[in-house]
Amino acid sequence: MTASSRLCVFDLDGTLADTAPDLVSALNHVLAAEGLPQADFPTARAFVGHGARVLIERAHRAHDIELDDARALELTEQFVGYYAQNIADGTVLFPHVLEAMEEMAEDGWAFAICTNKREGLARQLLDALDLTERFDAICGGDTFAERKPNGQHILKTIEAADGNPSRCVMVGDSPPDVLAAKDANVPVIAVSFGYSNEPIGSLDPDVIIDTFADLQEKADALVPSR
Ligand SMILES: O=C(O)COP(=O)(O)O
Ligand SMILES: [Mg+2]
Repeated sequence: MTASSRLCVFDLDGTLADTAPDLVSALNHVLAAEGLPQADFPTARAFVGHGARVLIERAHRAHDIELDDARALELTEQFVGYYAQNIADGTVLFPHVLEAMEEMAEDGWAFAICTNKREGLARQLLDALDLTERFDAICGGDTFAERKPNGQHILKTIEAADGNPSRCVMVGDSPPDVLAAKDANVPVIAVSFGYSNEPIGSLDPDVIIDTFADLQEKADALVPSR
């Protein structure tokens, strides 16, 4: 990054990458081992956004099962173990991600990842998608003491990327992304095609996009080049 660069901070699951097929497979692996029914895909997809443990807890709550701390940790490790082995089996980038990033990079945008996924898993996935080199920082839910919806997760990601918080935009799909961006006082673009468990417009993001083909225009309007 240079001093005049703009930084676009992306959420990962449900924003850059359609990871739900592999996340829900890993969840179903855990549920099957417990003798519980397989999760319904659209329902389970909406459990994504707060990290693996919350995904496991929400899937159990759907069966009226409240996990104690030790069991939640144990099942989360089972989930992560399976997911890490199958992390890019059914996962693809959302349409136009690469073109959008290439065009924005030509206009001086740099990129970072701020995800509630564990950093190690995020790096593993980005490696599998051959994207790692494009990001100046990759920060997960366990990288700092704070995670989304806390704005510090975004501000510390910006710092790790050597960015200037007044020259940044956040792009996300779910309430933690919009809430963290507002907390960090960073403008936020919400994608309409992600995994939010509530209509993303109800959180009042600055802009909603239906396709990454519209990202650069909206990002440029929020953070003009100079
Ligand atoms: O894995 C999750 O639950 C969250 O991941 P995200 O922050 O990239 O949406
Ligand atoms: Mg997400």
